[in-house]
Amino acid sequence: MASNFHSIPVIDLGLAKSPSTRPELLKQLHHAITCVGFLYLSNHDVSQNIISDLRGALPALFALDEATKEEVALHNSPHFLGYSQVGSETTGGVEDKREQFEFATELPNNWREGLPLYERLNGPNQWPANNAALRAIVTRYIYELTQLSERFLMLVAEALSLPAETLFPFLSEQHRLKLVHYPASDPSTPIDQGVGPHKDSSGWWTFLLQASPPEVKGLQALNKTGDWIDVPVIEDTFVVNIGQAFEVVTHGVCKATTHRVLSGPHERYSVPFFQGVRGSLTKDEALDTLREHFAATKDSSTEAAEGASIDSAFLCGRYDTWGESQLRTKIRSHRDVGRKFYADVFEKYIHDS
Ligand SMILES: O=C(O)CCC(=O)C(=O)O
Ligand SMILES: [Fe+2]
Repeated sequence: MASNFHSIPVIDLGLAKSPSTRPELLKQLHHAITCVGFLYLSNHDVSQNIISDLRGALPALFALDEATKEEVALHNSPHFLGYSQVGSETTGGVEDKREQFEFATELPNNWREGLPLYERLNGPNQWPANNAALRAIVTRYIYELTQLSERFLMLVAEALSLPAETLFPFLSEQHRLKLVHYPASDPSTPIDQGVGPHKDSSGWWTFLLQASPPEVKGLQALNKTGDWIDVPVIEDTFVVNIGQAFEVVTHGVCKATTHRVLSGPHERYSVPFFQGVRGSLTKDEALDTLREHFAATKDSSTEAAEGASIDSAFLCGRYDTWGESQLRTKIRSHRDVGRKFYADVFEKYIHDS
């Protein structure tokens, strides 16, 4: 049975390099992914230059005037890529107090009538005009994080006593990246919902850069007894956590831990990278592929009630494919885009819970 947690472990990727330290790394990683579902990655080898370029670009990007942001608005994009303003997204039915630019691995829009609707999530980015530097930084960052996430996945497989490549066939070619700004909360409502309690539904694993100084708090993870555990900034690390599809494939041995962001007196920047899951993955395939491997270790522990009530369509098996579950989540979070581009399924996805 998985034990509880009261802090988030730090995993030093540098330990992977030597045969004498690798077993210790795998032991720590096993604990982190089976008992916590959240970890920090240090010594990750992503270049400091690209990280500081990205951090440096955020304040000016979010300071652009509303008209310029509107030119790349997410509501123009059937792929849910672009800018969304504070209040346009809801989690658990409550407005999130954050604005964000969403990007992804650059792909053409190949969707046409007859193909599964979720294929339409793939498509080109909307890049702010006259900002070639941002495009270069984001493109390079997505590339570097794709590499890191694949390297990490091999270690996860090893920690779970699986062949190194086992977890790759579940990946999609599209990974998503959000640049997020949480404005400082209003003194009259000192603590706001930055983003409400959720389990990540955009990817296989999430790699988060907390891009504000350490005194800026906000991110919290829910432990098994229902306490919110702070996930403070640790410089030069990424916060890594498990997505819903990974929980299904591991039969709950690795859980998608519920988390949230509280807005406080300081503005906050963060950059989550969501390693993409193949849209055609069905719940049956997800469960069958590693069923025997995980049968022996299957976890029967219960999570805190607040986490168990989180909406998670793929976990519940409400829709057959990962792609459809993801499209449903996107439409529910960004209803303006749903109404505009997915009118035929809009009502079904909004009212199915
Ligand atoms: O901003 C953060 O620290 C976390 C954001 C998050 O959990 C998400 O966008 O899924
Ligand atoms: Fe999240």
